[in-house]
Amino acid sequence: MLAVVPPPVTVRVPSKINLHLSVGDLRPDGFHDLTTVFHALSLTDEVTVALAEEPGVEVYGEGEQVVPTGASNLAWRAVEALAAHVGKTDGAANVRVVLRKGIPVAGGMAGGSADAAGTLVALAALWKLDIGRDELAGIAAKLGSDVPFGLYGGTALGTGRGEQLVPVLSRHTFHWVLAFDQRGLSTERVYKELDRLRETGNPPRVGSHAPVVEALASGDPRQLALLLGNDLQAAAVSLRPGLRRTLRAGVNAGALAGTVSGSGPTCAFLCADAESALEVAAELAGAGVCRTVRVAHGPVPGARLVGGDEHRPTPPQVHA
Ligand SMILES: C[C@](O)(CO)[C@H](O)COP(=O)(O)OP(=O)(O)OC[C@H]1O[C@@H](n2ccc(N)nc2=O)[C@H](O)[C@@H]1O
Ligand SMILES: Nc1ncnc2c1ncn2[C@@H]1O[C@H](COP(=O)(O)OP(=O)(O)OP(=O)(O)O)[C@@H](O)[C@H]1O
Repeated sequence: MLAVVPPPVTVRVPSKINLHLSVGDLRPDGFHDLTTVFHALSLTDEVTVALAEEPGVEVYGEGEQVVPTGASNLAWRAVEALAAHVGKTDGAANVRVVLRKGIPVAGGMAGGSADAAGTLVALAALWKLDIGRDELAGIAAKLGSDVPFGLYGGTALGTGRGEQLVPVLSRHTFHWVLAFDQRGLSTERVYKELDRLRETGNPPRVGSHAPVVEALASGDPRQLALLLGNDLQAAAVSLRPGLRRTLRAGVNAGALAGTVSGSGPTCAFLCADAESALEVAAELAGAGVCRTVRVAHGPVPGARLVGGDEHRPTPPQVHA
């Protein structure tokens, strides 16, 4: 009898920005305690997994030249982690992962984490596992602090090292412009720079996250714009001083406010509405302060299966 080969499975998974990121002290395990408000954006990666004779990872799109395709790829680490979790004795041996990346690499938007989260969901479907998102989140947290959020998406309060999540009510669709920088920044390096700045001075610290949660519930982008804050911004700007100019240019182009996304160097600009976002994107693209500009909206759901025949609209994109 012929064995039936299951069809490939594709999952779309969002990027994130941190609307609020409060970084606590360095912990003995090398991580920092965080209080953060994650917000999932419509800028996505797609992960396809299939059974194949030649296992491995293929990468297309953003950063295809620099993203590793071997065992260090976070998507591959997710394959191995899920195989170990469910006791698959043949492990990851016959899985091929194809990544179509829209999220900038080392951009502070959790691109690698998104691929890991997407791989967990796709592989659970390919292997027909009876495993819920909460169980996947346990595996995700071991792969990286940002990985669990990629499973849930939406808007969420993150604590611990960012892996403990509680959903936050968000009534409105917010419109964003994203400015990608020429090169990425290492997350570890940015946290170390913050430690250094705190040893030698007093970089700004964001206050409580409560007003951000209230602004999200109100749905007023102008209220939210006043409250965006990120403790890592000073460190990212210290390592990449040109980001000051990018942040200024976005606001001069008409954004309500701008912030460095996570560990940077991507800058995220909140706009009044979809139309304003397109105008800001066009003007920012002409300002010569970044490599590429994208528009996106949020919140959007976490890692989701993409139907084979689903129409896939291309989001409006503006290239610098
Ligand atoms: C900057 C953020 O994107 C904000 O959401 C995240 O904190 C980074 O999450 P991530 O990229 O998943 O980071 P991980 O892969 O878990 O850790 C990479 C490195 O970042 C630093 N790190 C990360 C998370 C955290 N809470 N404290 C840290 O100090 C550590 O040096 C760690 O070795
Ligand atoms: N699937 C992947 N996609 C992108 N980078 C990957 C992947 N797997 C491993 N990497 C490595 O991880 C590094 C960080 O990539 P990533 O795009 O996740 O950074 P990031 O978005 O800044 O992360 P975060 O916002 O979670 O801090 C890259 O420089 C790359 O070498």
